[in-house]
Amino acid sequence: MDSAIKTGNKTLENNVNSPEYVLEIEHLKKSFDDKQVLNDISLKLKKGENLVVLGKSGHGKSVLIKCIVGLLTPDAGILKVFNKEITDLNKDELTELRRRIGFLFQNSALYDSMSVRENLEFPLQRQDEPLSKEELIPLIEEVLEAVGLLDAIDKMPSDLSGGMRKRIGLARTLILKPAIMLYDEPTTGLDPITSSEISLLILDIQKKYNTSSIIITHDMACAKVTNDRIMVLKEGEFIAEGSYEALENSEDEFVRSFFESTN
Ligand SMILES: Nc1ncnc2c1ncn2[C@@H]1O[C@H](COP(=O)(O)OP(=O)(O)OP(=O)(O)O)[C@@H](O)[C@H]1O
Repeated sequence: MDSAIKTGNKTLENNVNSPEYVLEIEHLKKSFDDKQVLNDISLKLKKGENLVVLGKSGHGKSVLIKCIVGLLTPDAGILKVFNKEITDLNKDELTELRRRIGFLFQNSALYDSMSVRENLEFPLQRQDEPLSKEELIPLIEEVLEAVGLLDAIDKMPSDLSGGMRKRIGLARTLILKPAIMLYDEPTTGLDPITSSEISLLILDIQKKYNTSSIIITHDMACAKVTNDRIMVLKEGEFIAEGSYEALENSEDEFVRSFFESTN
């Protein structure tokens, strides 16, 4: 394990009450039957930070995300979100926590039978106190403007390109004003130009909404644009942490392999 991470854990133990971190994970483990998927995961996400997690297929990225939002229960370790241990939360608290965490999944999964407007109304109407149509309009317009697609408000998802659907998916997540954003391979399946637009949008969102984000990707162009810091996941453990430039020149072959595949 990278020495910077070890130092990080020590700091974490000393600062468990620090509001500086929105997410603190220590020595997290998760296995299925006899297969250990997360072996020893420690990370801290700072308020307002974009943390890129580089990981290859099958190395535990999705399992990590599911643990963070309480969809999977870790076997061991500490997982604190907004300074609360997730395993201590009751059902209502967990629901409230999930409301404050936004996801952008690989497949934006819009409702095809609903217009863009209706897709954006949907998460707000599922809240305890649904808003009136008049209250919904400015919220919908604000997020559509944030993703640069105000014009698409009355379109159907089938009329949109893959990149536009991704933007609407992001708008639908942002409408609940999440404090933490989890981006699961946000550029997968998009052409390079659209990918680059989505990466820039992730940066815009960070600035506009002051979100703290984990961006899971193996798209190095996306990692380069969006990261404040990068961590590299290998077989359920973080094996390196640092800036894009530092990791690009890493002595570790596995770490370098992410960068080499883009050249
Ligand atoms: N519910 C589950 N039951 C059993 N095994 C699981 C379960 N969820 C994940 N796994 C296993 O854990 C390993 C890591 O899965 P995970 O979905 O986290 O991979 P990933 O890094 O997100 O890969 P990909 O990018 O392909 O989705 C895989 O071998 C998978 O088969």
